[in-house]
Amino acid sequence: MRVVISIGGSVLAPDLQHERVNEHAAVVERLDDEGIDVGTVVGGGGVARQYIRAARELGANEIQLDDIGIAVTRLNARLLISALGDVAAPSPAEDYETAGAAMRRGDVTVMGGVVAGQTTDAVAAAFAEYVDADLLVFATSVPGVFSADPKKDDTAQRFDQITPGDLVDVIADIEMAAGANAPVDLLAAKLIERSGMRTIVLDGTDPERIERAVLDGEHEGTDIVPAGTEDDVSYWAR
Ligand SMILES: Nc1ncnc2c1ncn2[C@@H]1O[C@H](COP(=O)(O)OP(=O)(O)OP(=O)(O)O)[C@@H](O)[C@H]1O
Ligand SMILES: O=c1ccn([C@@H]2O[C@H](COP(=O)(O)O)[C@@H](O)[C@H]2O)c(=O)[nH]1
Repeated sequence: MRVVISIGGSVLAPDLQHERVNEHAAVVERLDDEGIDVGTVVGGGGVARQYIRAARELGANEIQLDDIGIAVTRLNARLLISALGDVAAPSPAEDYETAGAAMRRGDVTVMGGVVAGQTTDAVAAAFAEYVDADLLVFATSVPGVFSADPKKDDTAQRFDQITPGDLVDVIADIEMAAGANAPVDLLAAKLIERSGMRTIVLDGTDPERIERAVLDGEHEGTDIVPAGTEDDVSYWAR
């Protein structure tokens, strides 16, 4: 089984506590011990947003801000690599070919951002498509995809399941500026739509939830399922 896990910077290291990074690394190592090929993609979180905010005030444009964001995602990726030690490739892969080759060698791969104009959600979706992953997990700071931003709207409802097309409608109005907050970005949603890969968005603040979702298929987040497959037994058996 091949799994790609997108770990938001805000769930990996919200305040740069090494204990939390270690807990995420322990989950990745246990999945690796189970014989699962694991690829991880690490986001920038609050630290990236702080840098982006400061550089925006200093006059940097959006592409320059994205590049700053990418730099922070790669720093966070190095935190996870530090905790993973020998099971991980020694530096964050900067393209899918390098990451895929490391996965084929049996290393846990750790990526950050790759190119301006997107987020690490798109990196995770593209890498998952590149390696024909069986499962893509977005471990984020909210318990799934909601009808509106749950941090701003008390009436927002969580979707148990959503099609990629409906997901695009939900997130279409979220700004695309550097450092924007979205459970999954637009490009990632479109990549999930075209690949039809099995995808879960869940609250990753407790990393054991990621482990349960991968090993037992149990989670309380949102399944992103191709239209028409909601009740298709063969889809859910993959
Ligand atoms: N419809 C929605 N459903 C769920 N979350 C939403 C929605 N609209 C906006 N959000 C916001 O999306 C964000 C998703 O979490 P988060 O900011 O942790 O991003 P991430 O992709 O996990 O990566 P990182 O932490 O690295 O930025 C939350 O801040 C949440 O408030
Ligand atoms: O491929 C990428 C990845 C990231 N960025 C920029 O970095 C920030 C932080 O990444 P998150 O995944 O949101 O944590 C993102 O908002 C982009 O500005 C990028 O440009 N390209």
